[in-house]
Amino acid sequence: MTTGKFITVEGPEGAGKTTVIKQLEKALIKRGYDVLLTREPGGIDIAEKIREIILNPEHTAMDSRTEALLYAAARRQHLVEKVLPALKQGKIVLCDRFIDSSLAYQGHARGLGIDEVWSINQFAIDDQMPDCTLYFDLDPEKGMERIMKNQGREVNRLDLEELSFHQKVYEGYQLLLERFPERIKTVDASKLIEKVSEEALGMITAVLTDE
Ligand SMILES: Nc1ncnc2c1ncn2[C@@H]1O[C@H](COP(=O)(O)OP(=O)(O)OP(=O)(O)O)[C@@H](O)[C@H]1O
Ligand SMILES: Cc1cn([C@H]2C[C@H](O)[C@@H](COP(=O)(O)O)O2)c(=O)[nH]c1=O
Repeated sequence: MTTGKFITVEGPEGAGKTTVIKQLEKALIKRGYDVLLTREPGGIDIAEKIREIILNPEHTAMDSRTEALLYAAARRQHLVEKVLPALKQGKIVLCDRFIDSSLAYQGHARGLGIDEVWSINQFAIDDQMPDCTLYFDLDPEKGMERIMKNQGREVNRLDLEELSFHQKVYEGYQLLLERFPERIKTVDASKLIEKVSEEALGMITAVLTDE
């Protein structure tokens, strides 16, 4: 039985998820909410180790199914060790990426199939879907430009994929918007950071006050 709220943030590379989610955390804490900010893959020791394996640019031999299974394994451990306990304590869990990333990246862009990747992830998440997902919508080319300008950011194995891969990821998210219209809300991520933050906060507030 979970009592908190599970909110995930999704979107292509460079859409501003990590920047904005930190601002959302601050704004919600200021309003008196108990918030846990975390990310996938990672968030806890075991999952951060899996992250290093998946995203290491030298691991070019990684098979797509192996990749999908590793994301699912990291997800399972993060969920049971960090997310579920926080939800039980009534916290708002803000998670930078979750199952929709697997569906868009591995399911659609890698071509494994959204239904197939959904099914391996059911074993990992056991029906624990987010209460709400904010999808940061941005042209993948613009997202990649933002990333390239950010000199301090580590470049991971997936960043190094061709633009066509990132376009497929974008296409995958559009399919998810059609599949989960109730859960996934679109945020226009092309606006100024402050505006994106404001729009996202408004959407979360609506979820938190709609009991
Ligand atoms: N709305 C915005 N307008 C312009 N630049 C932005 C905006 N949002 C974020 N950025 C910049 O774009 C870069 C990528 O942002 P960020 O790391 O938050 O994206 P992300 O969606 O988390 O990316 P990834 O999924 O690849 O980690 C950063 O340099 C950030 O400052
Ligand atoms: C959870 C998840 C992530 N990915 C990809 C998306 C990004 O390329 C990286 C994570 O890096 P970020 O800087 O933390 O966004 O992993 C994926 O392909 N599948 C997933 O399930």
